Amino acid sequence: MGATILVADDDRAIRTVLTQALARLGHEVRSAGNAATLWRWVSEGQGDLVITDVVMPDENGLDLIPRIKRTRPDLRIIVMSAQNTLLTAVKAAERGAFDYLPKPFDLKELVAMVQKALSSPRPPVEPVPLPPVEAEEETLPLIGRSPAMQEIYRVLARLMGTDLTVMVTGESGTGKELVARALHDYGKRREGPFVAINMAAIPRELIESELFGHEKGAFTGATMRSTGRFEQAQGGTLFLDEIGDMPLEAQTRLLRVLQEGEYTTVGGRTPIKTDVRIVAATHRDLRTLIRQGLFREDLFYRLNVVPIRIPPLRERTEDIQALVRHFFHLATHQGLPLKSMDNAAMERMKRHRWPGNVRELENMVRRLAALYAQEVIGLDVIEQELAEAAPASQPAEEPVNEGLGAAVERHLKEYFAAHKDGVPAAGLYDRVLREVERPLLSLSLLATKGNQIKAAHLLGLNRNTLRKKIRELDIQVVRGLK
Ligand SMILES: Nc1ncnc2c1ncn2[C@@H]1O[C@H](COP(=O)(O)OP(=O)(O)OP(=O)(O)O)[C@@H](O)[C@H]1O
Repeated sequence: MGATILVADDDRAIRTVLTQALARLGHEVRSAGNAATLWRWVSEGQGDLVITDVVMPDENGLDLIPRIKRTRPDLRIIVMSAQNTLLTAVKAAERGAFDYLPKPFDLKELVAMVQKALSSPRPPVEPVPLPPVEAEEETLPLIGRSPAMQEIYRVLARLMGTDLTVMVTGESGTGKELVARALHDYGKRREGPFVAINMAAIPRELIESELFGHEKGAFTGATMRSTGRFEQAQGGTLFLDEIGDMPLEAQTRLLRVLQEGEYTTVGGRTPIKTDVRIVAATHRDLRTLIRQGLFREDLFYRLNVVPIRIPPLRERTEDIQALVRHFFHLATHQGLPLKSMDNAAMERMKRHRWPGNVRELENMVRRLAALYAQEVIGLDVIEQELAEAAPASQPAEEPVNEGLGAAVERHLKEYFAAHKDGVPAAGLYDRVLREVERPLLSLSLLATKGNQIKAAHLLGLNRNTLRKKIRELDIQVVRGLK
């Protein structure tokens, strides 16, 4: 049976399109060009569903939502908006809108949303109201209104009232940490701590104690009990950055925490209950790491409950202008004069590949603000800056046709160099061999489709030795894998 749908939008074309599409589905549609008419219908008790625009001549649609919810708590509201920032999406969600649709939208998507709004059961209690977001437009946490970013805002807004685990993927500098922060700052744990830990920045052998803490004497050098990040993040959010770099032993431990909701410190026995929301991020392809036996598949599924992919900047060049304006504006907080960019310069910016993504752009705009006298930056300056920045901003390329020995040597040199006085922690021989053994065994197993007899033959190893190593290195064997 058809429902009555109330539509408010000051754009006649949108009203017509919606009316036709929804009427085709057998619904009755009443449409208005302003908020007052919509409000009159709602207060008269009409309609089974509301679809409203945000900016209307007489009132902001978002301001209408709480009033509608007070008089007709059951009435579902879909908000459409061309004012597509994270705050619009968040405000719509926290005021109780059923869903949020950035304009321009796909009719099919709208129709699906309407069907869902009309058919999904009403929750017995309304979602916990969140404290209102006070932030003003100038302090938006995330800049950019490209369709890709709007989709991200929509997902973020839906996640605000939840504790779901989120996995953010994207190239370096795309804003993964910023997304994690937004999830925390606008979510229900905003009063709690936000604790970040970068797996790539911590020596592998210390990660477990960093995460879970350790007892006095748990290992050489543990002279005092220390709290881990899980404990520090209690009641808040734990951001696990570069999760792809987490050693397998720590992965196993993390998986157990996620499954059981409690952990023990390194060297400790008493289980400690956790109450943290996990947001993980990586710029690496975890599925490839899984295939190589370097990332646990079961952990991946635990973490990947809600995946959010941030596209590289070169795939959303529409955002560049707003980002440039934003970073020029930020520079004024440091006492620098406000600058702008002419059209030719902006077009050139949009053609750049931005391998370092938003971080690269941010650094460049800062330099422009600080180093150049002219108020309006022109093409010549941009050409010069891009030419100078290019070699440094390219990610270090691996030499082509490098032999295995040379590659290992290069990695080891970097490893030694990364330590104070060029001396890494003791136990290096075994650690390095394990690093080499793991991909060797994984790839052999992959090549033999998980057949251990064939893999042992391929490697020239005794079958039992192979089995033992698979266990020791915690390599996952998937039979029949391609
Ligand atoms: N949409 C955005 N709006 C405003 N600033 C942004 C946006 N995206 C990224 N930035 C800025 O770019 C810089 C890099 O962002 P961030 O550290 O979140 O990236 P990341 O993906 O976590 O990087 P990495 O993988 O290297 O850790 C930060 O200074 C951040 O404030």
